Order: sequence, then structure tokens, then C-alpha cells
Amino acid sequence: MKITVCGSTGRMGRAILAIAKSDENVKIAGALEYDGSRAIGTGDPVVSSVGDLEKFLSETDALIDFTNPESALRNLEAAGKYKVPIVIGTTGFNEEQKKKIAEISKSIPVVFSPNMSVGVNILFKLVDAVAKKIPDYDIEIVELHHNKKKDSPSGTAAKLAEIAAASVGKNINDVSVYGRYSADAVRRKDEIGLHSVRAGDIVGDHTVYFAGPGERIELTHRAHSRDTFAAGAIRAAKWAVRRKPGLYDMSDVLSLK
Ligand SMILES: NC(=O)C1=CN([C@@H]2O[C@H](COP(=O)(O)OP(=O)(O)OC[C@H]3O[C@@H](n4cnc5c(N)ncnc54)[C@H](OP(=O)(O)O)[C@@H]3O)[C@@H](O)[C@H]2O)C=CC1
Ligand SMILES: O=C(O)C1=N[C@H](C(=O)O)C[C@H](O)C1
Repeated sequence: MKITVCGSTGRMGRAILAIAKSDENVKIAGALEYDGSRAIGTGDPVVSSVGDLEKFLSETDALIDFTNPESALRNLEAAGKYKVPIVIGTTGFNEEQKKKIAEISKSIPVVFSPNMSVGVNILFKLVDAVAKKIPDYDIEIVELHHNKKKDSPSGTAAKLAEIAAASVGKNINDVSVYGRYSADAVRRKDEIGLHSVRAGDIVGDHTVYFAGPGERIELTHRAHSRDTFAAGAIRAAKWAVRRKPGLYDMSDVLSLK
């Protein structure tokens, strides 16, 4: 399978290329960076401009994107034009951008997930199960990431909150609270709080708290290495090339549904 990676010199792009190089079933068709990046023309494989994406797509079985929401949408449109399946690991999309992703997935397979690790996708299931059993317990989510991360809360924390809210019969837009900085920050009963820590080189930790009278449950996932996300992205790409057009996530890839 031939893959092209957008955001190839980023933290995730480098991890994906390293894993792809050690997989005899994967060939790297393209390693792309934004037009004007100092990385262009350097590296092994040589980094090319995303401006040439269409040229690479004709030789690509699956595109993998770990960039930012704006460039991911441009790359998705090109993938749609060339009918190339795409794996989107990028996070931080707004509702309108998510609608665009859903629209283009009518013509190509799109695997779109804020977290490609096996463990976090199991955590999604655990949170749903626990929330349904104890819907009256207070739910709070804390995520920790490295000090270079742009979006907050993490895409994973946002998804955990969405799942927890739906599991107790709420819409996350009605109950989410981001941090608490106020002289009047007393918790409302149905709030779901999301809190972000940015420090050092933390790869990514997520904890969901369920707190009730005299006790609490903490469900925590800690990523030790970006390899877990990178391996998941490559697994998703291999899976996507055998699928019909549609919007999929890692629970489809991992058969967790
Ligand atoms: N789904 C998952 O499992 C995971 C998702 N992520 C998400 O992936 C995204 C990337 O994370 P990370 O690798 O840490 O971030 P980085 O900033 O390290 O990497 C992003 C890369 O994309 C490059 N880039 C920017 N614009 C373009 C463009 N138009 N075309 C091609 N490349 C471009 C950046 O270049 P430059 O730095 O020069 O701007 C950079 O090299 C984030 O949204 C993050 O939240 C991260 C880990 C796991
Ligand atoms: O930016 C990161 O690093 C990560 N981003 C993803 C997110 O926003 O959820 C996944 C992972 O936690 C690492």
C-alpha cells in the first residue's frame, strides 16, 4: 500500500514515517509539508510541497493527515477529487468543518478520529458504560499534553465529553464547562467540566472522573509514545483502502462497535 503523509515533519508525521519505513507492506509515496516550509527538499523520504499534493495523489492508495484543521480540509478536498481514501488524525475542527468532512465522506472512505490508539478507543467504550450505570455522578475530564499543543481541549477530551453527555441523555453543548475561573464557579448538577494542562513533553493523558457521595471512579489513559497513534493511523489506512465511501472512526477500524 502506498501512503502519502501530510504534515510529514511534524511530531506525528515523523512517527508515522518511521513506522511506515519498518512495515514491508507500506511504501511512502509522498511526505508533504506546507508550501514554504524549510523542510522541503530535505529528509528521507525527501519532503515535498503540499502544493503538489494532486501529483502525489495519482500514485497514492491512502492519504494520512496530521496537520491543522484548515490544511486538513484542503487535503481532504483533493483526496475527494482523486477518490483516495483518507485518514484524518488532525483535531480542533469546528462544527462547520466537521460537516464538510461528512459531506466529502460520501464520495471516499474517511477515517476521522481524534485518537488512533487502541487504549483510548477502549476508554470511549468504558466511559459510555460507566456513565450509563451512574448517571447522577459528577463527570469531569482532565487532559494533559505537551507545551507545543495548539488546540484545547484536546480532540480526545472533547470526544470523551460528547460520549459522557450522550450516555446520560444530554447534549454536550448544553452541559460543557471549559476550566473554571470565576468568583461564582459553583458546579451545576449536570455540568461536564473539561480541563487542560500543557506542560513539558507529555505525550497525552486523559482522565475521566465520576464522583458521587463518598467515592469516585477515575478512568485514565496515558500514551507513553506517539507510536501508538502512528501505528493506529497506518492500521486505519490499510483498513480504509478496502472500504466503500463513508465516514468511519477507529471503533470501526478496531471492530469495537
Ligand atoms: N488522532 C490522533 O491520534 C492524534 C492527533 N494529533 C493531532 O494531529 C495534529 C498534528 O499534531 P502534531 O504532529 O503534534 O503537530 P505538529 O505541529 O508537530 O505537526 C503538524 C505539521 O503539519 C505541518 N503543516 C502545517 N500546515 C500544513 C499544510 N498546509 N500541509 C502540510 N503540512 C502542514 C506543520 O508545519 P509547521 O510546524 O512548520 O507549521 C507541522 O510539521 C494536531 O491536530 C494534533 O492534535 C496528534 C497526535 C495523535
Ligand atoms: O496534539 C497531540 O499531541 C495529541 N492530540 C490528540 C488530541 O487532541 O486528542 C490526541 C493525543 O492525545 C495527542
